[in-house]
Amino acid sequence: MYCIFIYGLPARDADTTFFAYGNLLSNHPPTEMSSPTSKIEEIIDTTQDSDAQDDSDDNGAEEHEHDGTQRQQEPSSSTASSSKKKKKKRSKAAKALNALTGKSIPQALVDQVLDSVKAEGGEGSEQANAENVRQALEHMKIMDVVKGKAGFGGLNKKDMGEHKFWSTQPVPQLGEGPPEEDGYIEPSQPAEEVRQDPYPLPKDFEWSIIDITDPSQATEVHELLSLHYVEDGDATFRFKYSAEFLQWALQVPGYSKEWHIGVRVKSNKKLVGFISGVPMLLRVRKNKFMSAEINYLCVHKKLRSKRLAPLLIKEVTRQIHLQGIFQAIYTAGVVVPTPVSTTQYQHRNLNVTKLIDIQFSFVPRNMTLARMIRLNQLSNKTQLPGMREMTEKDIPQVTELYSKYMERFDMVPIMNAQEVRHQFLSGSGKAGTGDKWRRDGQVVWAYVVEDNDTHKITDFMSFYSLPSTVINHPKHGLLEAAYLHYYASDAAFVENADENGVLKERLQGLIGDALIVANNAKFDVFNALTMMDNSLFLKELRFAVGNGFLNFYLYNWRTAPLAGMKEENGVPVGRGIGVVMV
Ligand SMILES: CCCCCCCCCCCCCC(=O)SCCNC(=O)CCNC(=O)[C@H](O)C(C)(C)COP(=O)(O)OP(=O)(O)OC[C@H]1O[C@@H](n2cnc3c(N)ncnc32)[C@H](O)[C@@H]1OP(=O)(O)O
Repeated sequence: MYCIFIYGLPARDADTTFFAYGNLLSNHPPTEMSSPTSKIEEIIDTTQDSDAQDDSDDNGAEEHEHDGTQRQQEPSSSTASSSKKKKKKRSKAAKALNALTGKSIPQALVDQVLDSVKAEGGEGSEQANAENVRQALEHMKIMDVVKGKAGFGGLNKKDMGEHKFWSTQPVPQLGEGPPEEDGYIEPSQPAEEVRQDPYPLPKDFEWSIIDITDPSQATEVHELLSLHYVEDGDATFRFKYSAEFLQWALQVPGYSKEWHIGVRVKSNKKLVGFISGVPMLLRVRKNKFMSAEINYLCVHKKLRSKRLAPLLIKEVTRQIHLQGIFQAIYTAGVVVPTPVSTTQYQHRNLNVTKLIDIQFSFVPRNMTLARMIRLNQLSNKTQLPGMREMTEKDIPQVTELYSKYMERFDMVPIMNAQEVRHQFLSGSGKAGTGDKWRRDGQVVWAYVVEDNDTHKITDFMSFYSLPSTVINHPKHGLLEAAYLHYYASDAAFVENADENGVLKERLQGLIGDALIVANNAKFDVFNALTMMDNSLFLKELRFAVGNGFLNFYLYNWRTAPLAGMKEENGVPVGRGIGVVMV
C-alpha cells in the first residue's frame, strides 16, 4: 500500500506540463487580484469578528504499532523503465484513466504516480493502475499545504507584463536567460539615499514593528499565521507555526526587530499582515554576501487581493536597505519572476493509520492497511553506533563539519559557532520536561554521531517540527510533521565517496535514524525536499514523491539556475541548493 502523497513531475517540466491539466487542479487559479480598497471599512468591521475556526489541537495521538525490529524494505522502483511491456501496460493504463475521468492526463504523470505505487508494492493490472492514479489525483488537492508553500510549479505562471509589482523589482525577469556573470542587478545605495519614511498604507491601517521576544506579540503572529497562512485549496490543512517556533526562527544572531513588520487595523490594533526578514551570510557559487532571508509573508484572508503584499515587501526591503543590505533569499510555492531553482517535496509516512484517517494518505486497491503499516514500520532504536543528541560541547566540531560539508553545494548559508548553536540547540525546548524524544516547546532536534574511540563527531543531522492544522476533522486536529533540516557527514570527504557509494550508505543510516527519532517523538510524517544530498536516500528510505514544489528566489542577484539534487544511476549530478528555509 502506499500513501497518496503527492505525485508530480520533475520541476523542469512544470511550466510546460502542468498547464496541460490545470483544469484538473482548478483549485489553483493564477494568483490575481486587484479589487479597489473602497470597501475597506466593511473589511475592518469583519476583521474585528473573532476568527474562531475549528482548530482544536490533536488530543487523540495514536499509539504506533512497532515490534521493535527493523523490517526489510522492498526495493524501490526506478522512475522509468525501458521495458516495452511496461510502457505498453502503462499507456493502456493512461487510456483507461482518461476513459475513467473524462480528462486527458499526461502519460508522464501517470508514469510517475505508478512508480510511486510500485515502490509501495502496489502496481497491478491496467484497470487497477488507472484506479490508483485516479485516486492519487483526487487526493493531490489535499497536498497543497504539505507541499510547502503552495503552488504547483508552473500552474500560476503569468507573463512578465502581468506582474505589476515584480516587473518593477530588481529580480531577473522571466525568460531572461542565464547571466554572463554573477552579480547584483541594482547597485547598493548609501544609507542617506534610502527612503527614510515608511510607505503609506491605506488610511485605516498602520505599520507595527513586532517585538518577537514579547510572548504576547509572538502569540499574535502565531494566531495570524495559524488562521491565514498557507493552506490547501480545499482548506483541509494549514501550517501551524508555534509561537516558540517563530521566536526561534526570527531571533537568529544579529537579527533586527525592525525587520519583523506587521500591519494593524488602526481602530482596534488587530494584526492583519506580517512579513519578516532575518540576516543570512550567503554564498552563491563563488560570491559571499550578507543577505536577508524573507519569510512568513501573510495577509488576513479578508484583505486579500488588495495589493497589501507588495507594500509589505517594499517596507521590509526599505528596512533592510537602511541597514546596508541589498540582497535577499526567499522561497514560495507560487511562481513569480524568477526562480533560481525549484525543489520538490517528498514525504515519509510514520503514523500510517492517522495519515489515512485524515486523508493525507490512501490505501490503493491492491494493498492492505496492514501491509502498508508493516512496510513503513521502523525500529525504536537508532541504528548508527555513537548516535546521540547534540550538546553545547559539540558546537566547534559541528561548525567545522557543517562548513566543510556545505562547501560542496552552490548556494549555502555560512554559519559561525554562534549561528550553529542557534540553529541546532536554541530551539531544543525546556530542559527536564517531556521525555527522551521530545521536550516541551521543542522545535528543533539535533543529533550527532560520535566515534567511540576518537570522540570525533563524524556526522550530524537535524529536523524541525512544523505541524499543520487538520481543519474540521472530527478526530484529529493536528498533523504532526517533521521537516529535514541540515545534516553533514565526513563520509563525503572520502575519495570517490559518490562512485563507491560510501556517502549514500552513510546518509541512509543517518537520515534513517532521523526517521526513528521523529517516529519516537510521535511525528506523523517526515518531509524533505529534493536538495542537498537528499536524492541519495529518499527512495531507499521510502519517501514518496510529492506533488508540491518549492521555488527558491534571490532578490537583486543574478546567477545561472542552480541544480536541485539529482542522481543518475546512484551518482549525484550537480549540487545546487544547500539552504533550508524553515
Ligand atoms: C534586499 C531586501 C529585499 C527583501 C524583499 C525580497 C522579496 C521578498 C518577496 C516575498 C517573499 C515571501 C516568502 C513567503 O513568505 S512565501 C509564503 C507566502 N504566504 C502565503 O502563501 C500565505 C497565504 N497567502 C497570503 O497571505 C497572501 O495571499 C499573500 C500575502 C501571499 C499575497 O497577498 P494577496 O494574495 O492579497 O496579494 P496582493 O494583492 O497583496 O499582491 C499581489 C502581488 O503579490 C505577489 N505575490 C503573491 N504571493 C507572493 C509570494 N508568496 N511571494 C512573492 N510575491 C507574491 C503577486 O505575484 C502579486 O504581484 P505581481 O504578480 O502583480 O507582480
